[in-house]
Amino acid sequence: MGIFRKLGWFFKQEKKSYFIGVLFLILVAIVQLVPPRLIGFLADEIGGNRLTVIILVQTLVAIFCVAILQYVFRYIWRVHIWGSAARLEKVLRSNLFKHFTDMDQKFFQTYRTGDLMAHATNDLSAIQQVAGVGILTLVDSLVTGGVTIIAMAVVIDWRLTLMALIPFPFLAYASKKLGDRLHDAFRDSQESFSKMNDKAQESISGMKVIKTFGQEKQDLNDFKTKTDYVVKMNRKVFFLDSLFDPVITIIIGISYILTIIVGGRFVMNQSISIGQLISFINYLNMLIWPMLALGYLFNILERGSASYDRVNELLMEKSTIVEDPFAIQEPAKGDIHFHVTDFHYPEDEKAALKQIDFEIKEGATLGIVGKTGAGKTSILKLMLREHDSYQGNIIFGQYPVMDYSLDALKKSIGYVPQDQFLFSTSIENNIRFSEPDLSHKEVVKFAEMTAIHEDILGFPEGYETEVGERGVSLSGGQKQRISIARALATSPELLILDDALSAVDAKTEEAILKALKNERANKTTIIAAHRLSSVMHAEEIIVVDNGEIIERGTHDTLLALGGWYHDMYRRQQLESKLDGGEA
Ligand SMILES: Nc1ncnc2c1ncn2[C@@H]1O[C@H](COP(=O)(O)OP(=O)(O)OP(=O)(O)O)[C@@H](O)[C@H]1O
Repeated sequence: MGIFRKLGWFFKQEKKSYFIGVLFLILVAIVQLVPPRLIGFLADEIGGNRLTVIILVQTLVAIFCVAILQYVFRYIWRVHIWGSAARLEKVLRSNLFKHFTDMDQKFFQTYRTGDLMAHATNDLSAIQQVAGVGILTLVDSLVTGGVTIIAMAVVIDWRLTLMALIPFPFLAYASKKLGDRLHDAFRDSQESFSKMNDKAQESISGMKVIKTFGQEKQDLNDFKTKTDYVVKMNRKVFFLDSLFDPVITIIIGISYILTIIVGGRFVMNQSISIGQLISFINYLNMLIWPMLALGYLFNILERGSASYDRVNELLMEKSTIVEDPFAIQEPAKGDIHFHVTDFHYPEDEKAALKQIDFEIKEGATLGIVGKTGAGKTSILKLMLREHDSYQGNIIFGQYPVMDYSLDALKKSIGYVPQDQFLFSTSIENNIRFSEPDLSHKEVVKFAEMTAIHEDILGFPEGYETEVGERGVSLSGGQKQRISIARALATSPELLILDDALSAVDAKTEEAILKALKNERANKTTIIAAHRLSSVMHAEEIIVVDNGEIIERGTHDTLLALGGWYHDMYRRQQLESKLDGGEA
């Protein structure tokens, strides 16, 4: 029953709908008591030889009218209760999705995609069941059950009623015991489902790699192990589930036996009429559903409660990136001062960055180079406020990045990550992703800047060509150029390219860099790259190694220094010559 308390906020919000729904459920419970009594009455009239055509017709008309009333009342409660339950699922789904969009990188590293999807589907529908079927079974078991029992006691005989109800306390006990076990079993089954979902998601995304390495069999076996476990866990749930019905049937069966023995005696000593016994047996029959509903109720509540706890656990996760309530709403603009003395990834003892200092004048370009794993992306992540837990400060324009609202900061920055992601929509929509009002002409302008325009015209439907499964398969270089066009479309004060030109050839790279320089004359750019030709035009280049800056300067001063940059530049030039390139 705790789940009703947990969902109290929602019932309060929907009190009108639930009031009407429950009221009509109660009316159905009362109205449906009439036909059994009328049937009992007819039986007595027949037994007493008093039945006339008029009495028969009147009784049948009354039964028909009651049936119509039940139909109307049922329609009303269904619209109100089912409607509210659907609204609960919508509210929870929106909250959960909003929460996902608010969460930081750590959250998405901790929880895997399949797991989050299982929460957003299975768990939410288990909670929705509480607000729909849960309320129905609660009212049915308490009200229909209660009203029927009262009718049995008042209209027929209270001693017979007491006798018939003797086995019922055992039902409550058995339901509680089974319910507890079901709660645990259901939680385990949901967890195993999450893991299987995760596996399916990962395998489908990584199918190319699986096939390339010939790991289909191993992957299939791994998937089979996970699905077997899901089946095992579900069998446990179904086993416990299936115990509910037999328990109820046995208890009702014992009730029937007691009724026939004791009721038969009452008829013989004329305490009740045969018609009353028939009505009583009908009422007892009507108690089966409320008792079954009681069983389902525990079941639904336990599942709902386990799912609510799982969803709540997610919702309780706090993002480590907290927005200042008085945050600056104006987009950031101006020089950048980056001074970070120490930065560790959460739960990582080793410092990812140490003593990183640089300044970028508004409109200038900074190049960041270094070995893989040196810390280039980490610097960019701090700039983007993906992590706040560093020592030092990063000032963009007049204020530290932490003082801006996240919206304002993100509006000022266009970011092209290493692993680009394009949505399954047209190329045009991908480019205008964060600027939906962009005209086609402007979209073309950004495509031209990133040297992808000609490629797009070559696709079957030009800019309207769908990307992904339902459309064209793009090459790595094409994806990179569309992603840069998407970032440029916001005309950001700061453009960050994280190894975003790695898959384009040297000539195209040069064309893009030239276009960027011309079009973004007064805007700032940070380019992190492995290929030094991407950064050689930058006003300043820093070489990062092991989280520290080991060299800095312009292309020429770094070459003159004769260190890592010099060696790498020579090597890359040689490689390029061997490949037949120019730079
Ligand atoms: N989310 C994370 N949690 C813990 N450690 C991380 C995380 N991301 C990166 N690291 C570690 O921080 C160090 C710097 O990584 P970073 O991605 O900044 O390097 P990089 O220079 O951008 O490398 P690459 O050129 O390969 O992209 C590496 O040792 C990496 O393992």
